[in-house]
Amino acid sequence: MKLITEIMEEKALPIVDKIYNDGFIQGLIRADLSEKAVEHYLKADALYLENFSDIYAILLAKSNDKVEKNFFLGQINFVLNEEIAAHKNLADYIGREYQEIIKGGEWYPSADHYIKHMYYNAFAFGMAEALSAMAPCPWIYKMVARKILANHNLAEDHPLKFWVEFYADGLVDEVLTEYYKIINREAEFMSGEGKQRLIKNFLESCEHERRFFNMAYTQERWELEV
Ligand SMILES: Cc1ncc(CO)c(N)n1
Repeated sequence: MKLITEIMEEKALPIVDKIYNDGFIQGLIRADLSEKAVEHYLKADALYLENFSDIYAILLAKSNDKVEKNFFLGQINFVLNEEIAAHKNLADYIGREYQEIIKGGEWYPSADHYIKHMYYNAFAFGMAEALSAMAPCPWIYKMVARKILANHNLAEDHPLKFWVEFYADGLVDEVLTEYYKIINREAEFMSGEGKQRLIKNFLESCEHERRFFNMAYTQERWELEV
């Protein structure tokens, strides 16, 4: 009997290739990604990661297991304080100060939809539903980064090699192992409908990941001003 998380990853595989072949990642590989695309991505992603750490804090409070709480605590630190290294690589690539770039960001439409998808599941359901919506965050970046390294021999001086290697790093496998332990454990007590929701949450977030990259590539914004 396949684990729910194995079904999730199998069904989501086609979108990894689509993201890899879309403009943002191809531009990153060619190192000709525009300054506007990088600026838009960083403005949106700085807010995305801030909210991702807030959702981890919600799950930390929901958990009654100290090992789980410490996992979420470690992830909050990673997202808030360590992932900034990947952002700074992108900031260096466009030759600007990171803190200056991310000023004045907002939840652009596709990022807004993605963030609310995760919050909705954290507030309206439980930990497994929330983690199923959050798992594509590390998983998609791992899969795309490893595909780039498998298909390209990036030169030592490639300006975005650090970004690719950061997300391809083996540490992400340990993070996903923790996610999947919780998701598969909770799924055992769920109805067919409950299990379907977990899979759908994961697949929807994989599509949100694709939309997020395309949002930055096209500098997507809300049409109407406040
Ligand atoms: C939108 C998004 N997804 C995944 C990651 C990887 O952490 C990120 N930084 N941003």
